[in-house]
Parts: sequence; structure tokens; C-alpha cells
Amino acid sequence: MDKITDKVAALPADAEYFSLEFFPPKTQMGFSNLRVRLQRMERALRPLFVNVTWGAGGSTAQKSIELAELCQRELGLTTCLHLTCTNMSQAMIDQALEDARALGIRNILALRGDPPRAEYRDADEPTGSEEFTWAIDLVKYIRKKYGSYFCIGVAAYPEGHGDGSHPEGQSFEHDLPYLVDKVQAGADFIMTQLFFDIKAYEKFETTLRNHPSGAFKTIPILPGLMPIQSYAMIKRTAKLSHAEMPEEIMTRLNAVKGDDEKVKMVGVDILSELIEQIREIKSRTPGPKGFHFYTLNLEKSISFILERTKLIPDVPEDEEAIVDEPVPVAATGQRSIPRISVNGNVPPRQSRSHSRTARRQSSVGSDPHNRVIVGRAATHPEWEATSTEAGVPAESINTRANTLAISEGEGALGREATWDDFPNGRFGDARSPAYGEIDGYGVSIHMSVTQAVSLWGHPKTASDINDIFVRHIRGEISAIPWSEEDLLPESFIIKSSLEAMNKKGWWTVASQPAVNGLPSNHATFGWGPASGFVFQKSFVEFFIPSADWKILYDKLTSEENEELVCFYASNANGDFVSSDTTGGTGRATVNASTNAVTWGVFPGKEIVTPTIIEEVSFRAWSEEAFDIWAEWAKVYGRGSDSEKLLNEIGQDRWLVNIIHHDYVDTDALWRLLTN
Ligand SMILES: Cc1cc2nc3c(=O)[nH]c(=O)nc-3n(C[C@H](O)[C@H](O)[C@H](O)COP(=O)(O)OP(=O)(O)OC[C@H]3O[C@@H](n4cnc5c(N)ncnc54)[C@H](O)[C@@H]3O)c2cc1C
Ligand SMILES: NC(=O)c1ccc[n+]([C@@H]2O[C@H](COP(=O)([O-])OP(=O)(O)OC[C@H]3O[C@@H](n4cnc5c(N)ncnc54)[C@H](O)[C@@H]3O)[C@@H](O)[C@H]2O)c1
Repeated sequence: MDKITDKVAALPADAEYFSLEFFPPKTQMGFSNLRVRLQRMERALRPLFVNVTWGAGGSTAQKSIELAELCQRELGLTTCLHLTCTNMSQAMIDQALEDARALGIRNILALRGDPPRAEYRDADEPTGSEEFTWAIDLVKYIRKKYGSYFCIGVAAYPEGHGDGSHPEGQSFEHDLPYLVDKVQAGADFIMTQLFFDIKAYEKFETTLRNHPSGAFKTIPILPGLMPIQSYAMIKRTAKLSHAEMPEEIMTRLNAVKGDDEKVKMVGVDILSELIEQIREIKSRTPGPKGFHFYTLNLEKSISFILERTKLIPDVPEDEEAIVDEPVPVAATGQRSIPRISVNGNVPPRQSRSHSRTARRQSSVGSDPHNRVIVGRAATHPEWEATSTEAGVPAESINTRANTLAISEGEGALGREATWDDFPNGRFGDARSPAYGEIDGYGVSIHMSVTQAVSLWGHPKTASDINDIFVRHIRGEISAIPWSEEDLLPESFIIKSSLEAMNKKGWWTVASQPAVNGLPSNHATFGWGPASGFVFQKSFVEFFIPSADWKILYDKLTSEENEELVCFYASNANGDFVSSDTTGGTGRATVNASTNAVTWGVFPGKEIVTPTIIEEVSFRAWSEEAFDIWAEWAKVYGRGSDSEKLLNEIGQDRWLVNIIHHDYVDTDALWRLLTN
């Protein structure tokens, strides 16, 4: 029984169940580490099913299928594959559905993805192919082609969908008729966008359940919930998802915002309370009650929340003795999809008890406040073993392990689970399964054509692009395709240097100024626990024309500078060069460098290094950074001047990241680059 609706129907009427969403990790090490994490989570948390995300436009197609294969076939988890339908060819959709079927996957979350860039879809399509403009087109297509083989889910938005699809603005009322259509076209269940505003959710579920069409009377509706992993992350994600953060929640988060560990703990409280409130709303409709969690590939917060709210189902006595026989899969990177029959030869799993009255009692309690051991060195068995497996020399891992402080604690997952303190952002820990993603939906400029054009116009020359970057530095436009937000206040002190770089066509996408020992409660630079001191090395990441890069490279590798800077650079063809690989200037080639560029010293703790720049994370990010040129180009019509310009520019640039080691001379990097 692998269709979600069959599994839900088999549950007792008072049962609760939940699903966990994962995205394909960005690095090989992340994938290996996710495998171990998934095994742990599946055994300890027992989700009814798991979701695997799909990069908009098919950007993660192969990796998503690989992860779905791991979940469904190796771990035997009921898996729901997300699939988008815009900005990709019908052949890709067909391939994904065939792959899913071959793997024994019976559930698809049918999504639109990014707003369609219409002219791109038609280009490589044979005439007579399907039109995919909205998610409903995919729902209909799957039903037409596969009948009832797949159980189909669709997305819904308690606070309205917010990408500018509706000229009237964003609201649930605008979306409602289209949601009715999606369900009437054959959707079997609904999963919602993340939200924190319980009133909005109450209105959403009540309106659906009482809708005169009767379309939503009994359909499973799974509210989407995102554990709060860090203050900056949740604010960014809520903004991207157009989810309102109620004042009461913000007040609680603001009170602890400088201290990541406290933010996570308050986050567990907030989510647990939200679940209680949802329970009250759901109690008005008979039948099992489901919850969906956006895990962002992280494990600790979610396990505390599930334990606290007693959502983890009990293990029925007759299942205690069952040993799951994993189905072998190919190693990561060597994709092999066994062509098995439609019904698959995957051993059926025993049904599990999801009754509210038969919940597992935690052996360790459920209060994270008592169980977080702060600041232990991250000699984490999971990281070490699997990172070595992923090809990283043990020696370099140990160096990292000694400097990285990951808070460990127990809980449903046991001592092996980790918080992954700083996985996100481009300069987080590339070994973490969660590294480098904010939603798991792949490369995207996260906006409609109309919004993109209103921000960036129709650039026709490189100097138009200089203007866009300069205006972002000045705060005159709120985003560039590589950075969806205004600059942080910390960038203000290097604004004139950044402006000077962008004016000469060195387009900056990220940076930080040097800091030499400011108090951890400093208004602009402070972070971490009280009474500490924080430090930063200056760095800047930017696109530079090939011709300029040749000159700058010589400068960086000159005798005068080579000991003072580290750099990483790559282009759209994947050529890579770094200060580790230069040789030639007297310095022997050394092991891959690891640059802690932000660190903090706190009473009673080892040094904490939240931001690290190294080759593996730079390479993973730079591939995406170049894809973003192509994403931006798609905003404009095929063959248009802007499209041509952006595609050409993407080809002629290098992306360079330069770190200056002299953090005491806070102006050193900027003198080097602007003189
Ligand atoms: C649970 C969940 C999981 C997700 N997973 C992924 C993922 O893995 N990968 C990814 O890239 N994205 C994912 N997304 C994001 C999703 O792709 C985007 O939100 C996308 O912009 C809309 O997708 P949809 O399926 O809701 O689209 P649709 O149902 O097509 O709706 C999009 C908007 O268009 C409107 N609309 C629909 N039909 C019409 C019509 N005929 N005429 C006019 N307006 C219409 C709707 O009201 C809505 O405002 C997910 C979202 C959710 C909630
Ligand atoms: N695709 C990915 O893998 C990925 C991963 C992480 C972040 N991002 C995106 O990249 C952006 C940066 O994320 P982050 O977490 O690494 O860093 P961040 O947003 O914390 O920014 C890092 C620093 O760069 C500065 N900065 C921002 N824009 C700049 C610009 N145009 N020029 C110079 N400096 C600038 C900021 O003020 C800040 O000091 C975000 O928009 C994020 O969504 C993408």
C-alpha cells in the first residue's frame, strides 16, 4: 500500500500522521550525510510518507530522482515526488513520471513551478505537445496518461499565492476557484504553503471544508509547517513565501534573535503551540489529521517538535521484531533505475500504528532546554565517516571538526543527531545535507516576468548592468538576481568600495567587511551568546570580465599579495582556479584551503566558526550562480537584445571570491581591489 490516500484511509478515525519534506543536497558529502540522517529519522520518527522536492524548470531532475530512489527503494519509505511543469519540456515531465513509476513511487505533488517564460517552452517542443501553464494542466495530464495509478497532491496557500500571477493582488479568495478546479480535475490531497498565522489557516480550512462545491469535504489537507532554524533564515523564508509573521511570534523571536541556540528553542515552542491550535481546528472535521513539515534536510528541531506534540506514532507490538531489509541502490552519482513492473517488487511495509491513543512515550522527555549540550567540538561520527566516504581526506575533516562547534543533544533521534548549526547560506558547512538552500526548489529568481522587469528593466548594454548592481548597493532597488534582499547593515561601511567595484563592471553578489574583536552584542556585527567577541575577515564575491581577471589574477598571485589573500574562481565552462592551485609563484600546491571568515570567542566554549569559505562550497554555489544568468535571460523574449546580452555576459565572466587574511587592517582588501 504505497498511495498516500490508501494509507490515510487505513488509519483509525482519530489518528494523526505527518510527512517530512527533503530536497536533494547540493554536494556529494551532503547526499551521503542525508542518507544516514534519513535512516535515523525514518526509524525514530516514523513519518507516514516523505516528500522529495523538484527544482523549478527541472533544474534538480536527476538529483531529485536519485533522492526519491533512496527514499522509496532503499529505505522503503512511501515517497511523494514533487514535479513542476513550467519552463521545461514535456519530454522531461514524461521522463520524471516514468522514472517515478519504475521506482514504485505512487505519489506525485503536481505543481506549476516558476511562472512560465512562455517563449522558452515552445522552442524545443514538437508541435502538438501539451501546454503546461498552471498546475492543473499537470494534474489533468497525469490523470489522462496514468489513470488512477498515481495519487496526486496539489499545493494551496492559506494567505494567498504571491508571485504576481493575479493583477488584483495576493489573496486566498483569488486562488480559491482555481483550487476547486485542481481538486475537481483529480487531485487527491492538498498540502499548504508554510504559515505562522493561525487565523489565516483557520479561515482557509473552514472555507474549504464548507465550500458549496463539496470538493473539500473529506480531502486530506496537510498544513505546511517549517521549524524555525535561525532568525535570519525564517525571516527570509517567510518573506519569500509571503507568510505573515504575527507580532506575538516576532516579539518572542526578537527577544532572542542574537543567540541562534535560543532561537531554535523558542522555535520549537512556537511550532508546538501552532500544532495544538491546528489540532483544535482539525477536530471539527472527522477523519485522520495530517501535518506536513518542511525539514530543509535538518533533523533536530523537527524531532523535538514531533516528540513534544506526541506526533510520533507508536510501534505496534507485532512490528517490533520486524527487521527492514533495505533494497540495494547504486552509489550516489551512479544513477540506475531498475525497470521493474508497475506494481514494483519493493517489499511491502507493515502498516504502522498512527493512532493518537497509541503514541510512543519518549524515553528522554521532550524539552530541548534540558538536553542541548552547547559548544562541544563537532567530532560527529556521521560527518567523519561519510565525509571520508565522499572523498574528503580525513585530515581536513578533523581540522574542521576541531573548529566547528555543533551543539549536540539527544531526543527521539539519539545522540547521533545534530543541529547543523550553520548549514545555510553559500558559506555554510558544505558537508551538511541542508547546505546552500533556502527552499529546496533549485535555481530561481523567485519572481514573475512582470516583477523582474519592474525591478531591472530591459538591460541592453553592460553599462545598464553596472547601473543595476550600483543601485542595489545604494539601496535603490531591493534585489539582484543573486541576492533577494537589501544589503545588511554590516555592508554600509564598505559601500563606497562596493560601489566603485560595480561601477567598473566588477559585479558584486556578496561581501563582508573585516571586524577585529567587537562585543557579541554589537548592534551591527554581534551574534552568539552574551559576553563574547566576534571577528571577521573581509571577503567579496563578484563577476569579473575575463580580460580583467587575467590582470587581477597576476596581482593576487604576486609576491606582495600571495600570502595575504586566498581566492577561488570559476567560469561558466566549469574552469576552476584558486590560490591553492596556483603554484608557479614560489608557493607549493597545498591541500585545499579552508577559510573561517567569521568566528566568535565566547566564555566557556571552543571557538565558533559560522562562516567558512572553501573550494567545495564555492564550486557548488558557482555552478548555480552561472545558471542564474540564464534564468534572468529567460525573463526576456527569445532573441531579444536583453536575452542575448545576459547570455553572452554569463559566458564571458569569471565568478571570483577573494578573502583577505589581514583582518586587523580592515581596509586592506578594498585598497587592493579599488586602486
Ligand atoms: C507544499 C508545496 C510544495 C512545493 N514544492 C515545490 C517544489 O518541489 N519545487 C518547486 O519549484 N516549487 C515548489 N512549490 C512552489 C510552487 O511551485 C510555487 O508556489 C508556484 O509558484 C505555484 O505552484 P502551484 O502548483 O500552486 O500553481 P497553480 O496551482 O498553477 O497556481 C499558481 C497561481 O496561479 C493562479 N491560477 C491557477 N490557475 C489559474 C488560471 N487558470 N488562471 C489564472 N490564474 C490561475 C493560482 O490562483 C495561483 O495564484 C511548492 C509549494 C508548496 C505549497
Ligand atoms: N542558491 C544558493 O545556493 C544560495 C545559497 C545561499 C544563499 N543564496 C542567496 O544568495 C544571497 C546571499 O545569501 P548568503 O546567505 O550567502 O548571504 P547574505 O544574504 O547573508 O549576504 C552576505 C553578505 O553579502 C552582502 N551583500 C548582499 N548583496 C550584496 C551585493 N550585491 N554586493 C556586495 N555585497 C552584498 C550582505 O549585505 C551580507 O553582508 C541570498 O539572496 C540568498 O537567497 C543562494
